[in-house]
Amino acid sequence: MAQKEHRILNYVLKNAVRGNPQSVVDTIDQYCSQKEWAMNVGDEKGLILDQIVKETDPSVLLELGTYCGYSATRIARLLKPGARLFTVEINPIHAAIAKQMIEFAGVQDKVQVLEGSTQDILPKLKTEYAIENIDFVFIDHFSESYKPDTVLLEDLGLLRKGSVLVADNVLYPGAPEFLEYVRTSVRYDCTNYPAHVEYINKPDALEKAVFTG
Ligand SMILES: C[S@@+](CC[C@H](N)C(=O)[O-])C[C@H]1O[C@@H](n2cnc3c(N)ncnc32)[C@H](O)[C@@H]1O
Ligand SMILES: [Mg+2]
Repeated sequence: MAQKEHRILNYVLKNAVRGNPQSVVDTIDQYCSQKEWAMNVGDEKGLILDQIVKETDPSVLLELGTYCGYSATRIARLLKPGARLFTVEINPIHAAIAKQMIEFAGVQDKVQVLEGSTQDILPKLKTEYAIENIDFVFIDHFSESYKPDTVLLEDLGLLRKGSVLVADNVLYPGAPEFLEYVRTSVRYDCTNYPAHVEYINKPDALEKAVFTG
């Protein structure tokens, strides 16, 4: 039997409008709120994410944790011409689903799925993908990796003054080491955005951390 991620993709292929990223986002939200819960950032936190992306007006974006491509599609629909989102996914099944989702949504020219672990992929961003530095990072993979991957981005020289990091799930399941790190560091200005876990009424939050150089 196909796994949940296949059922999400099939539901989108059947019910969403090809080439319309908003329709893809709405259809995933509909499926995951009514039929099967899934770990997309979701509609409520998604609106906050949208707002921060719009304020940042980024050209080069990085996402840690693609899953089915929900947030990648969500972010891509807001990007200006020429802007590029690189999204890293360790699970080959998730990466394959996300590629089909992104293609169906029609945002494949803006989004590149990089298959592998963040620890392996991040050191290749400058050399293999010609990325100088990153304007916006959405951190949404594995909460224990949030802090080490943030430090890795700094060490690799991928952040510049004003780079915006947004971390999901800082309350649930929680990312205490990451929060402690960015909130006590003089190198970040932090803002917390209270919300709820995707599709359920349980408190969660996004944390924005702006790198000050
Ligand atoms: C919460 S889901 C991402 C949800 C997605 N951002 C969205 O809102 O649509 C987390 C994903 O991160 C992936 N992941 C976990 N650890 C990772 C790592 N170290 N490197 C790359 N991907 C990872 C998991 O396989 C999973 O698909
Ligand atoms: Mg999340």
